Amino acid sequence: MDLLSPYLFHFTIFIISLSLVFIWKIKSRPAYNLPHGNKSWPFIGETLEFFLAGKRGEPEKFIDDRTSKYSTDVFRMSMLGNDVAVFCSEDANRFLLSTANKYLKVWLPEASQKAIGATVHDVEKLRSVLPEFLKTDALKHYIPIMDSMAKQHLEADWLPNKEVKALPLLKKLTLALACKLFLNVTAAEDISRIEKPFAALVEGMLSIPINFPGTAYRGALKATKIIHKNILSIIEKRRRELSQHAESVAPDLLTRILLKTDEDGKAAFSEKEIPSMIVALLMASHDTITSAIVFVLKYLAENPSVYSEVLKEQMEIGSSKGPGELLNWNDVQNMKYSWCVGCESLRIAPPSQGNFREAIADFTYQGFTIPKGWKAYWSPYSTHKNPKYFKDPVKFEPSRFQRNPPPPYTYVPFGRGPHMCPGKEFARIGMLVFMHNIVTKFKWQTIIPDEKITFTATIIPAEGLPIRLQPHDN
Ligand code: HEM
Repeated sequence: MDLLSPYLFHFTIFIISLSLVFIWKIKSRPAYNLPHGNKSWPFIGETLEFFLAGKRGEPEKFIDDRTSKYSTDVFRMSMLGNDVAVFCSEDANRFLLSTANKYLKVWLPEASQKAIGATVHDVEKLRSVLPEFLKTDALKHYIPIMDSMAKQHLEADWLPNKEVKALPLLKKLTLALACKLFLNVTAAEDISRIEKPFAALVEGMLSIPINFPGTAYRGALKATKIIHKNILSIIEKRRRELSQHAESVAPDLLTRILLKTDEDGKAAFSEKEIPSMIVALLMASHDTITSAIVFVLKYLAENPSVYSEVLKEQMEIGSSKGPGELLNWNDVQNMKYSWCVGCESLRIAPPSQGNFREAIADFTYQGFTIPKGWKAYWSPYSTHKNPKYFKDPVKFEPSRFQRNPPPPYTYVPFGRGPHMCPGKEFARIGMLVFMHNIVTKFKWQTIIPDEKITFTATIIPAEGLPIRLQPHDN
């Protein structure tokens, strides 16, 4: 450590100087006044400031302060030298999300694409195979599997009358589920070979992109290589099984990807593309569901009357089952109040902080011109806690979802329009099946009152939500 200290010191100075130069460069630019737009852009600072506001748990405050200061719902920010137009309102969401194909395409920072080892094209390819895997008939088939895995995990890891940390336990469960349902991988040692590097990837993919020994970004690059290697060995094994006894191989997502052909009958995806598509899928699905469930647990602990309503609904469903009978599609469809709880939790703590687009042509929105090449950013935080759309917005009130649905484009935890999350229904059943199992087995209290909330790739309780579980038969 002593040997490293001078290097760390110089490295820190280097990073601080680099950031100051960026901020100075961007702040000293003149406001844009492009020929076909008639308004100059309010500049609200580095995107980094927005992410830091997220780290402090107040991204919506960052947006609200600027919306009221400038009386506009679109701003200019910069992200390490890229111009970013930030869209913040029902109208702005409608414009950005529904016109995505005409003026905008999905964009991810180059450094994040490198860290994940997957490009936006890999996500497009993934999208082309997902509908088959996520259609209602397929989802019906996943429910009993999710149910039995939730039961096993609760039995093994969620110890009664002890303090447990919900976040890491949920991560373990959702990764095991993803490995089972996407890859048909169930062996604990195979899953653990992905688990550790995957955590390093999530930590490093949104860090300052400096490929230097010891940085989180370097850690992510290394982790991706390890994950790709492990996925390649799973692919090799699957190819062998397909060549020996194709008829008995599970038709999971990986098998479908391997067997998909183009119009000429050739394999649709190359050996290099497939691990990238799988990593993109894990990135899109794993941490988001984990975050969604951990906040449901937090809000149920903090709102005993809501917990009682959920318990009543879930006990009714449970008592209609025979011994050992697993949940099915009808059961999940009957979890109506529980889904209002899920929706309210996704409103207050949406797992995705938003997403980027890139302008593929010049366009004008409310007098502001967004030139080709600029990036655009939308975030659920710009509407989810706005009292204009949600009365008493900080109050956890699931019954608001039993009344009129929120106005379109104000409630967007899964986005909307052509790039809306294709995993929405998968996420819904995953959340409800877990809710059923934990609520019918335990009640619980949070250990840290007002635990700080922070942001990594998703929103999480900073200490991992320690809780104490009490079985109902106590
Ligand atoms: C609670 C869990 C989840 C949340 C909150 C969530 C949220 C989102 C959001 C906000 C987007 C971006 C939409 C946009 O930019 O317009 C997205 C995209 C995506 N999600 Fe999810 N997601 C979840 C779970 C899943 C699951 C389980 C899967 C797969 C099984 C999945 C696969 C994807 C994919 C492939 C995309 C990219 C779509 C595209 O660019 O066309 N997500 N998700």
